[in-house]
Amino acid sequence: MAEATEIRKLVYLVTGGCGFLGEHVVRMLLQREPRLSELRVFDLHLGPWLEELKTGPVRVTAIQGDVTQAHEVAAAVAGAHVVIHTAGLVDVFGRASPETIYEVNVQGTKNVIEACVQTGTRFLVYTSSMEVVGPNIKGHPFYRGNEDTPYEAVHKHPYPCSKAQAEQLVLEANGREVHGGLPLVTCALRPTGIYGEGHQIMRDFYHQGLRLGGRLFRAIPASVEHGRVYVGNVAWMHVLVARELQRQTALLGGQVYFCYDESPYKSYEDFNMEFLGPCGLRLVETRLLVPYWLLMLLAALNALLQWLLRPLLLYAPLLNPYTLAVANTTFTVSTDKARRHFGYEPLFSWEDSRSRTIRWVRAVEGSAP
Ligand SMILES: NC(=O)c1ccc[n+]([C@@H]2O[C@H](COP(=O)([O-])OP(=O)(O)OC[C@H]3O[C@@H](n4cnc5c(N)ncnc54)[C@H](O)[C@@H]3O)[C@@H](O)[C@H]2O)c1
Ligand SMILES: C[C@@H](CO)CCC[C@@H](C)[C@H]1CC[C@H]2[C@@H]3[C@H](O)C=C4C[C@@H](O)CC[C@]4(C)[C@H]3CC[C@]12C
Repeated sequence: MAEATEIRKLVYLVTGGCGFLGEHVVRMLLQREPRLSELRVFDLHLGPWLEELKTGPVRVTAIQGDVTQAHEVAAAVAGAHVVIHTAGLVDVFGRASPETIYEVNVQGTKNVIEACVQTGTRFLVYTSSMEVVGPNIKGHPFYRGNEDTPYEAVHKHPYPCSKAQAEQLVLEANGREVHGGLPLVTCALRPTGIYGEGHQIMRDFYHQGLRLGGRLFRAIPASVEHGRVYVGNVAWMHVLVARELQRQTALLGGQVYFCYDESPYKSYEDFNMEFLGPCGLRLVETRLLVPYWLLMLLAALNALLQWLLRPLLLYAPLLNPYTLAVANTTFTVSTDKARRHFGYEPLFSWEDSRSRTIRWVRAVEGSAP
């Protein structure tokens, strides 16, 4: 017991700690970071599940706050050794305005960096996204690419643009002097499409399938492959990189790492069927019935309707020109940089990731959409 309290001396802050990924990072830190003494969970909306975490050996501090408010961020960061910044506005459906997306993703990240500098926090891990690379607006495939693969990263949509700007700010901040005179050490993790327990889009597809009598309709050719990664492995990568950032500052500082695991390369829809199939849904082949030009027309119509209805209501369907372009462009990652730099191996095999996700979808069954 005395030994355990002796080594527990680190304070971590997880921004966005009540989100889909954030919750997994919080739980993983409590399970796998033995040096943790306090875990601060900062989010705009705090989850009730945080209460049950407060009985363990680590002090869990829930902080309701907004990353766009510099003073709230500085107060939360003060005294923390490590910040894991996962908070972000993930919106490719037109729910939020571009201004709000920039405010949260770019200004929010600036606030986190400045808070580290002012308060003397030295280690910052940023949750970036594969979208800072692509798919680009030209629809170029990125096939089994790694962190050094040349790719024309051109974006127009506010979400990838904001993530790319925020990532750049984080990487440029590496080496900045923080309060106390030591250098800030930063890095960015770029998950591909994350799946697993708590994944809202998977839940939406599941409910849509139930409404359609247990069917989903294939819209994207099966040959278009998407990189996907299990949320538990993404969380584990965050925990590991945060630990190793403190040990190997020169090697890890200023670096980017794709998040990867053993999840198979498949089309977005076929991949989802790995979980939705065992839960009773089937994917109906419609390629001959719905040509791509018709999907583009429907996506454009959705965008028009969204714009027309905006004064009255929020119309934000899954299909729009941007999501169609992303879904229809191959983007897969093949790399071992995280293994080489900080010894990452996936904690969950594909079989584990799959069965955990299926169990979660089954539990979602019957719950309100
Ligand atoms: N879901 C994916 O497939 C995916 C893939 C790559 C990268 N990412 C990145 O991972 C991070 C987490 O994504 P997620 O899928 O868990 O999304 P999420 O929406 O479930 O979680 C984001 C969390 O950030 C919080 N948040 C939003 N605005 C905030 C603000 N102004 N102040 C404080 N907290 C705020 C939200 O309340 C939420 O709890 C994001 O930065 C996202 O860009 C997600
Ligand atoms: C055409 C539809 C018929 O079924 C399918 C539409 C699917 C899209 C809604 C999703 C296809 C690819 C997804 C994105 C991808 O997985 C990576 C992402 C990066 C991350 O940072 C945020 C989420 C997302 C943009 C993700 C969003 C949903 C898709 C566009």
